[in-house]
Amino acid sequence: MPALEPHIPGKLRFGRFPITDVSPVVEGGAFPAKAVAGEGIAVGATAFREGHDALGVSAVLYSPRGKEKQRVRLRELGKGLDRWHGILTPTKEGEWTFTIEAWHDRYGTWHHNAAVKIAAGIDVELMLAEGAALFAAAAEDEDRSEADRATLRSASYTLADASRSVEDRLAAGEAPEVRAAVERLPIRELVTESEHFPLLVERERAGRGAWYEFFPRSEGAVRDHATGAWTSGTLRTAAERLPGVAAMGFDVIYLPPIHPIGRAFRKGPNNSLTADPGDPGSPWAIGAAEGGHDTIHPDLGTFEDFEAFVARAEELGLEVAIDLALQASPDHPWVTSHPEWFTTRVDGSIAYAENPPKKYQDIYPLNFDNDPEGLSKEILRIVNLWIDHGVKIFRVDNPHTKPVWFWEWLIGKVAKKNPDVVFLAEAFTRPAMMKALGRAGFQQSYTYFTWRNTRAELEEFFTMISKDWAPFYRPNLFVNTPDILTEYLQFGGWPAFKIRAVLASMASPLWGVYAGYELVEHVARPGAEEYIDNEKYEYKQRDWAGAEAAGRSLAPYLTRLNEIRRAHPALMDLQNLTLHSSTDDATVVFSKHKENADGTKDTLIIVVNVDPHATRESTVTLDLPALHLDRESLDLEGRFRVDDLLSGQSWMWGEHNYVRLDAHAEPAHILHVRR
Ligand SMILES: O=P(O)(O)O[C@H]1O[C@H](CO)[C@@H](O[C@H]2O[C@H](CO)[C@@H](O)[C@H](O)[C@H]2O)[C@H](O)[C@H]1O
Repeated sequence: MPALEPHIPGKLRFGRFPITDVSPVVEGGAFPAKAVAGEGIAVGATAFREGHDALGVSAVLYSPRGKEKQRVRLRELGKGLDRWHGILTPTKEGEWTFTIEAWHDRYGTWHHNAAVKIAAGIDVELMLAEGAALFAAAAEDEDRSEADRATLRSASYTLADASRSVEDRLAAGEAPEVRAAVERLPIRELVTESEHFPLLVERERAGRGAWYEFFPRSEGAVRDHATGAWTSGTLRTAAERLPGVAAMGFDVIYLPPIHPIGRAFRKGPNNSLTADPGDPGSPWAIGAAEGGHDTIHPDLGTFEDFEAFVARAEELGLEVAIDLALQASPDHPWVTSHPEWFTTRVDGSIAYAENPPKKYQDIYPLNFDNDPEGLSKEILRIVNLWIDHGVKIFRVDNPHTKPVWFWEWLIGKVAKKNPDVVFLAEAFTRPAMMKALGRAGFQQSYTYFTWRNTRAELEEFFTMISKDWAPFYRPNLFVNTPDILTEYLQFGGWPAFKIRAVLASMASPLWGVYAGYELVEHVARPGAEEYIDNEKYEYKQRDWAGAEAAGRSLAPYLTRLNEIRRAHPALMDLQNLTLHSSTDDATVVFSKHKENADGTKDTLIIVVNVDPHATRESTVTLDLPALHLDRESLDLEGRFRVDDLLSGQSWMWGEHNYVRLDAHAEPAHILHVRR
């Protein structure tokens, strides 16, 4: 890299050229922007200069050891906007940084002036001589390849050769090989460098993966038909379901809490406040005489069984995520050993937890203000204990009901020893809190996706997750959870389940499903947005294989979506989503594009009819530059071939395309651009 030229010293904030509004920069660099290895990160800056000379702008990526690893020339978003944009791709985990450089683009300035003046017959010899001198000096630069130096030297000779025509001489300075050489290593002066901005590169599963949630106690649970009594499934029987989950292409198996469940105020079926003796209770009501967060429910098994479960999952390519629900049933050992960790009212009682309008009568919330140190230490102990038993992913229940400083502390502390541990924030709350949790270090977050159903809502949501919030917030698009069965799913039938799965799995590198989705379970408890006979309060037996054999399962569809994700790197990045337009207000169109390290391109166009009740027709208009089409892929009319990865059909597409999607047949196209 050429030495940076000094500018006027002193306490001035502006360098030789102003560089402002750099992104991704989180809170002025107080928190790092997020990435995973191999992910394309959108970089932007506003940079400009006085006068009319040309400005070049680059982004430079530095490895955790401070070595320059990538230098990308940024492109101006629109003439005169002074806003520059490009993509940086860090290659491995660690604490990277990047800078923006703005510099006088000497070739750009010369070329612009030479073209205009020579055409007008002004300063002709002078401009050619200046070009010759510029290329002669650039050819001396030992950072260039021998071939580029020879190209520039030859251009210099031709520009200086008065025996040739003026047109030939100017053409030598504009030749494609000359442009390519100065593109590879621009002729720069007055380089201004921004400060270094932090970019935290985390492991793959921090930002990419398909999640599957199930209740281990249900898998292998048996009901005695004579007495109606249930025998719980165990971690051993639950492990038998893992091959089926892995076969659908999921990467993470998430278990709701597996700890002993309190008996006091235990909830019964359908969230009722009374439980019969055989009712297992909500797994989130953690803690009983058998133990608390550091104990496994005796019905499920032992730590040995847990480790066997983790090992089996690993064999199948699945990673186990467990729940970190920081609350206690009234029977939790903490309630007697550490009453100061709870808020006691004047009458000595402790108020149950709430997440308005929801009431959790079977648990006490923790109070982090009475003994912050003691409580934090205990929670760190618990997290470390599970890490020691092979857990590297925690789904954190209701993090927004605990102070944000605590999460910043806990996640930072865990990362020091175990930088590969991932925390998913289950926070459905006000945006300020959700953003703060992302900044505090949560690698992933649940989102409002389940409630974004119309085209307008989805377009706004996709822009938010892939652009506005992307530097600090990784969205995990769950299509359902034990708590969330939206009206859209309740009343949209099979098409609705397909539509939501396509949207989630294609728009975000992280998506998730709660068991039963593949069986299109859609009946809600009257007046609630939750499943009837919810698995949170009872055992559930499902006949996965029977449903599939009878064609009553969406498992093959989910499997196909996960297969497509794995085969297409473009789907594994978050920030590369572009919205396109359509004439129908229920047809959503977006594309994802990625240029791989080997220069190959992967581009998908996803078209979804989000009206689960109808057939929709529209004309889709594509933003062609976002597809990065190569000349060789276009026919004489500028059209290109797309292959539908769902139906197997293939069509020639162009800027405007007719689309008809019958929600009951197939509500989506997932089109791969053939190169
Ligand atoms: O409050 P959220 O909607 O974010 O839901 C999460 O936290 C809840 C409390 O942990 C949890 O609720 C379930 O467990 C409670 C405690 O046992 C019980 O009172 C609730 O009825 C039950 O839904 C919810 O599942 C979790 O996702």
